[in-house]
Amino acid sequence: MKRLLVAFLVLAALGVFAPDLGLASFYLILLGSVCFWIAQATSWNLLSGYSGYFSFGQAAYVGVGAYTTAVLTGRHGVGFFWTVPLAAVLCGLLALGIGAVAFRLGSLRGEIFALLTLAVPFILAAFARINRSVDGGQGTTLPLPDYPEFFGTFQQFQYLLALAVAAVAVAVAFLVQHSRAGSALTAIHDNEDVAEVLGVPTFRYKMIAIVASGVLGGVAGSVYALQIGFVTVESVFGLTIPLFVIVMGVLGGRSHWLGPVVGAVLIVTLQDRLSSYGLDEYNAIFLGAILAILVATAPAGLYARLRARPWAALAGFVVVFGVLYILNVWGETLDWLVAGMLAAALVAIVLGTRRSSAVPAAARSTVDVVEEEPGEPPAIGEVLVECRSVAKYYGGVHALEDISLDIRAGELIGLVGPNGSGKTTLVNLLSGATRPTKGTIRVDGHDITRLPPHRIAHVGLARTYQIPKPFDSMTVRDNVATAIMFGRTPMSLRQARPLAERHLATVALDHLADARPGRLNLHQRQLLEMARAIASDPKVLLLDEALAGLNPAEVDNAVRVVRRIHHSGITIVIVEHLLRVLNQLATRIVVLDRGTLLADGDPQTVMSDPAVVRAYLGKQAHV
Ligand SMILES: Nc1ncnc2c1ncn2[C@@H]1O[C@H](COP(=O)(O)OP(=O)(O)OP(=O)(O)O)[C@@H](O)[C@H]1O
Repeated sequence: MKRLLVAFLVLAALGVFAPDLGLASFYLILLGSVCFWIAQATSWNLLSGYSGYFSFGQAAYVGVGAYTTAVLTGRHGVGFFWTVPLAAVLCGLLALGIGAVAFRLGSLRGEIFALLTLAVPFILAAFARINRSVDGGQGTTLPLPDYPEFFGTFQQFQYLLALAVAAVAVAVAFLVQHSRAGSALTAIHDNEDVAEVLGVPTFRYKMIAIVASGVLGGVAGSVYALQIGFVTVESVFGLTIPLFVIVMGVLGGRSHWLGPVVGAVLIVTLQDRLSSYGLDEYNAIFLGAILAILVATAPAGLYARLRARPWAALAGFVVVFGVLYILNVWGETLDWLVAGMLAAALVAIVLGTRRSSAVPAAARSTVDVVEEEPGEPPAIGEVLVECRSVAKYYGGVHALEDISLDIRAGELIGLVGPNGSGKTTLVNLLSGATRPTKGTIRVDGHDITRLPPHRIAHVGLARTYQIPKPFDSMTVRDNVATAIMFGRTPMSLRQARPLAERHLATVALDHLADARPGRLNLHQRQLLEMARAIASDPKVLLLDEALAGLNPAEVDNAVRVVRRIHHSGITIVIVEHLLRVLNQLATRIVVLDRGTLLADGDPQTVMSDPAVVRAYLGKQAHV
């Protein structure tokens, strides 16, 4: 943050002392344009980069912001500075509306969300064209605003204003990335359903991101109106704006607050140079080619590559800029700067590619043996989970029918049944992934039947998935830390990280804390699922086929881990087909068959029940 402040002060000084430094007003206009695009790309990235909700609607905020300022100053004589907060409020409300529609309906994700956001600027543009009280499509000229004299010339004033907006946008992106909101949005980006089940209130964080994005986009749009002087529907609601911010965000890198800044600086300056050589019509070809190359070679974006190889990139810049400067046979200073930046980008990409391919894969076949620990299972206590007449229908399919079941504190229940008998459906109902068609579910006295998954997590219920679903862009440690942060005792990432180590040690994954989940084998990924689930401090843990696909040594290891977790006092329900596992672990067995409860009792009695043998054990079980 300090470095950000220093950079801002240096750039502001450049604007204030531009005449003394002999900086031509052309440079101030260019820098103002760079600042506008930094603000827009950063605003877009707050939602789309961090959370993965790809928006094509950035022009809506630019348009509403620009038109608010243009119409009020140009037609109603309102002072410019009054229009900026109004633009912020209007765009904040617009974002609130889009978010409320898109995020309340969980299905509006991916391309459906993108299409919705694409439609919004079209509607607003049509409204501006039709409505004479806006400008009826004629365009609106802005008067020169009154501004304090110490800002100097109008170009200096414009630049300093654009710089201030860009600095605020970048500061907001920095603060979001380094707060709980940043972790929440990254988790949503990687897997929203898992984030919700781990206690992340996903709706709230998406709303925060979209409103922040709207407000910043609108304020920058308002300042943009002043920069262009004449606002038309085409100039502010056009497709160029979303396309440019997307290219800038993707090119620079969407997961870091500086990514869009890198993308905006490179693209705006490159575009300016192409225009200066009369190559405007080749703009799209150059930008498209650069984007295609970068997406193929550096999908995480340019900033990540520059960060990995800062000195080599700097050397590339200095060599190219220096040679062009000394030879002085082509172009001018700005050309040499842009050539230097392209060289730095190229060096970072080429060297970064080599380095990433040299990273050794994690040992994929080893089992990190978990020691058997002496300990006692917890005493069986009060009823923790009560299911009453629970049913779940998918159209005509009765996945579950009239299930009434109590789970007591301290139990380790084996949930078994043939394929399609409703085991996963029951786990989904308990964790809130789906809602029952009929019946009620209570956990620790709370009715959770209609609660969203993150509230169920806070009541004390955690789950794992049959196919592990780690947050791929986070380290193993941060996967677990995220669950702690949004668990029953909220805390910051800094506080959660040391605690995550303890849970990783429980599942013998602590030595892989810094690795990315992509480097783990299946067994390790399943252990990570368990570590992440217990990190949310559950009273009840649901393990959905947590041992599926493991070899015998890995199964034995996983059994020891499950026992450890149980002995720590957590009640467990484990969906499992392996009878030898259930024999070792379960205190009670519940059998489902075609969505109904077939048997429920101690393992010996249930497994010798003729109905169970007929329906399940004789056909399905493995030993
Ligand atoms: N989202 C869904 N839409 C429609 N039908 C579903 C859905 N989810 C589950 N079902 C149906 O509900 C029934 C129970 O499925 P469920 O996955 O709960 O069984 P299961 O016992 O977990 O099976 P398996 O052991 O194969 O995982 C099946 O007939 C399945 O096809």
